[in-house]
Amino acid sequence: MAVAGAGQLNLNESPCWGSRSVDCFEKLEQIGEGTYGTICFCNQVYMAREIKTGEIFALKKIRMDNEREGFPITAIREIKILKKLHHENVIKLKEIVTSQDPEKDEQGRPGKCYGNKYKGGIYMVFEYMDHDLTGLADRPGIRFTVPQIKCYMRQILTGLHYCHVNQVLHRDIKGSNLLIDNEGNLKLVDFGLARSFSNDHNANLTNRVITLWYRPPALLLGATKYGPAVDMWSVGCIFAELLHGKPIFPGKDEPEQLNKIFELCGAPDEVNWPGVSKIPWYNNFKPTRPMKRRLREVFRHFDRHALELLERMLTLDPSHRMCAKDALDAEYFWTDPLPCDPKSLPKYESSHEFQIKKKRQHEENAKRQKLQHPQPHARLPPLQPGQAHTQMRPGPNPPLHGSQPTVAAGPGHHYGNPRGPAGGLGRYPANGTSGGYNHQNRGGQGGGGGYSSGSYPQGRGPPYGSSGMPGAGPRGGGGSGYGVGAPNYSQGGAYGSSGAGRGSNMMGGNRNQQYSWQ
Ligand SMILES: Nc1ncnc2c1ncn2[C@@H]1O[C@H](COP(=O)(O)OP(=O)(O)OP(=O)(O)O)[C@@H](O)[C@H]1O
Repeated sequence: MAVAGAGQLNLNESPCWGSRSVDCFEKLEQIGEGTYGTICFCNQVYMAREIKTGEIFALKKIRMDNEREGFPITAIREIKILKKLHHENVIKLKEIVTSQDPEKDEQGRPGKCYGNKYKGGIYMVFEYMDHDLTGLADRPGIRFTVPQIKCYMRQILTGLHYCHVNQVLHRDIKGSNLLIDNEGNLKLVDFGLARSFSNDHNANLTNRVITLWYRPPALLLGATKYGPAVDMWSVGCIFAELLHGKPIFPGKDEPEQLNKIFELCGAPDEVNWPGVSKIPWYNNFKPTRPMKRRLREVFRHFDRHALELLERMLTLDPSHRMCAKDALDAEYFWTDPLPCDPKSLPKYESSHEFQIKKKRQHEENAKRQKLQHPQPHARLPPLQPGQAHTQMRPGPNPPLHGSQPTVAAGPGHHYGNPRGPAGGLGRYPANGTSGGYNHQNRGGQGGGGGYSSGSYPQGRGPPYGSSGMPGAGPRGGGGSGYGVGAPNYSQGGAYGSSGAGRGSNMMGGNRNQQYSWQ
């Protein structure tokens, strides 16, 4: 693929693209920020109004952080792929606009992308979507119904099936890349890691793709030949998360990620996954103790058809994993309660993961400040000696239906609040018992953490940072790989009812390590 020089757009397909200035839009609010946003203030996403029409769009500013390589290959891929995909469940790229001004941050200071000779900005203009699934699910009081989950899942699978038929792998399916509008339509976004594939799967592709919690075992084991099944694993993780109320594989690093997968899905071997022993890092990460598949036991409270579908999506062997088309034919979608009509879904006030994180940060800062400089409570009388204010809990915010006003975000929501069926304000359907996955059983492995301690592939160094190896670093002492400091495990099992919410640094935390592009 030809790479355009810095500041040039090499998009012959549509010469008028890039001819308009970003000044045709009025930026209203930042709604998203790529992982790189913390390093350099590029790649932000804004809600913006087109001045001429008053129409609302989303503007994604393309990061220009490496001028030597010209226009970023990720952006070229994203634009090229989106230009050929036209489907109601795939985000629509409307046009590209540019700005001539030097990059500035939110406060108007000059940008920190010093290496970038081209000082202007390039923006992708998308149709605007009100929510991302992560942001929506994390709203206080949100509780998805079964028909709603079926409706979202069917749209995810329909969009993905369309991508796969058109030989595009998404390679970053996760909640914050599934956008939902107030008509209940769900669309796949963020094709920055996507690429075309050939059906023979003969090309070598990078395995450093897909956000850790949603990354399939083959990639974690170092496979470089793969196909659509990688996306289907991520969909399986999302599906389980929707039913369970929280992420099911919240690993801190790659070895822990694999361990979590093996503990639920069983250890891979030549019987359940022929050829697995040939995958580059299999010998380094194969469990040293037997681990049987426990999916049905852990999620026994799920509906029978849901469990059946989940089983087939979270199949270790990618060649036996269900494809999107077969998933759409699964009984789950054709038995009562049926998926609801997207239009019948509740309308909520706009919620994006970025905004919720920002709000939470704000609240935490305020709390910290208050602790440092205690002020009299603004709405309560000053405390008398011996008195204590009763802590007010934000009440649930039931979603409103039809044309009623949208729901305002509750004031006190934190990612870390207990969630799920027994965690207070559950956001997913109650599923009876909550799994009872007893992580105590994982211990007692004498420092092994479930992994062999074999050396890394010769000449390459460890595939992952050695400090993250369960049993290898300080955390390995307890033997289970879930040492002190691991989020979510101190209060109960991974699938217990008291787990903390999604760590705010986890969704997409691994995009930074990317990567050589293939
Ligand atoms: N069309 C859109 N409408 C509304 N919000 C959007 C739109 N596109 C993106 N966003 C918001 O911005 C966030 C980041 O967008 P996107 O994933 O495309 O950017 P990115 O830089 O690739 O981010 P990341 O590296 O975190 O995946 C999304 O999670 C979503 O909340």
